Amino acid sequence: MFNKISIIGTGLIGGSIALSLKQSKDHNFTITGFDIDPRSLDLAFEIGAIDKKTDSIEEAVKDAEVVFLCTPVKEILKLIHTVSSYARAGTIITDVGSVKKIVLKEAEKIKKDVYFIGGHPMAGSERRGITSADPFLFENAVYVLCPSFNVPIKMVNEFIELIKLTGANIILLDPEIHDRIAGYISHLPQLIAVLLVNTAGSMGTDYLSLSGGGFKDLTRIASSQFEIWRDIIYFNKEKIIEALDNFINGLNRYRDLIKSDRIDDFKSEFDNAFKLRNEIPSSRKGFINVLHDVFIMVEDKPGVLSKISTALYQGGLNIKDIELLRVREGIGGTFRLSFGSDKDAQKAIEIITELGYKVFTR
Ligand SMILES: NC(=O)c1ccc[n+]([C@@H]2O[C@H](COP(=O)([O-])OP(=O)(O)OC[C@H]3O[C@@H](n4cnc5c(N)ncnc54)[C@H](O)[C@@H]3O)[C@@H](O)[C@H]2O)c1
Ligand SMILES: O=C(O)C(=O)C[C@]1(C(=O)O)C=C[C@@H](O)C=C1
Repeated sequence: MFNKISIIGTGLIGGSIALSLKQSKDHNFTITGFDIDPRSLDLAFEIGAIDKKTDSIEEAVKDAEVVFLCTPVKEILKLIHTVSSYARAGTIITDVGSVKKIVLKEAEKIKKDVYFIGGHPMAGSERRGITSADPFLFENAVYVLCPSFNVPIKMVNEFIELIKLTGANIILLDPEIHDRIAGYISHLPQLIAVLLVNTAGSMGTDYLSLSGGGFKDLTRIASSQFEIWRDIIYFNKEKIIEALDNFINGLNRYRDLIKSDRIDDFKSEFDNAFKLRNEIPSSRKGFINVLHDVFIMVEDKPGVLSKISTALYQGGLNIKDIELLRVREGIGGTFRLSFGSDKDAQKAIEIITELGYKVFTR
């Protein structure tokens, strides 16, 4: 296993990777950080995400075994060259950029004695920066890897073992296929969220305060920062346009159905969406390693979750993933708790029911 890790760009994703590796019990990584923003670097050091901070890329990477490029995509394309020129032979350079084809194409140009493995953790946040970094961000998330052709299998496997320490599930994908999938499941939804908020907001901002869970569920990511998305949209232009065209066709079809009073024709649309949505294994952050979900309706009172998690812990159960699905202030909300087996999920239902909460499975 590697020991010397460098993180270039100690923001949300770089900081989260560093924190998750740092909390690994069986390894003692030495993590060096570099960031063009000294405040980000200082904070990464203060919270213990990195062991060393440096103000030169050469210094940051010269002894590293693995270098993570965690900056906006346009910067990644430049850093691939700077970093590979300073890295010693055998170093693995990886990135976390949300598009992969352009990155892998750029990586083809670097010297042959360093190895590039493109990466994309399919988990994140609408927030930016080290202050939002989270050691559990990648727990149960899918982490896509796109190794360059020259990387020996043994090295890919060693790198996979490193990434697994973040709690993520690894999937190897061709960069072009990755970009098409990301175009539909991440980049299109981002644009839709932005347009949806702006469309509804055009009625007057006061009206948005009436929005319920549906609008909020659909639009959390509308609060994302443009600085990261500018590069994603630019570098995945083709696939995003394909996804947008499909979506626009769908919207026009829906509009025609409503206009011509063919409301019942929506039934098959709803049925199909219900089926597809439920097929996303509810391990959520990812779509592999199915987990077993239990949904709990709780009142909006302090300590409810700790009461439930304590009872589950005392019952010997390990919660693999947890998500607050809906919350209405003053009333309460629904939590999804995921377990590693159906047996554990059934036991959890018993325990939670005994506590007096309403539990259901899907
Ligand atoms: N935010 C998400 O949800 C998410 C999820 C998966 C992948 N990604 C990808 O991760 C990358 C980073 O995104 P983020 O959300 O962590 O952004 P961020 O703004 O939180 O962090 C980026 C950091 O990179 C630093 N930086 C910028 N240019 C630099 C350079 N030339 N050299 C060194 N440091 C530099 C910034 O100062 C900042 O601290 C992006 O490529 C994005 O596509 C983001
Ligand atoms: O905000 C979140 O929850 C995200 O996971 C963000 C999200 C996504 O679309 O899924 C956004 C872009 C990244 O490349 C990966 C993750």
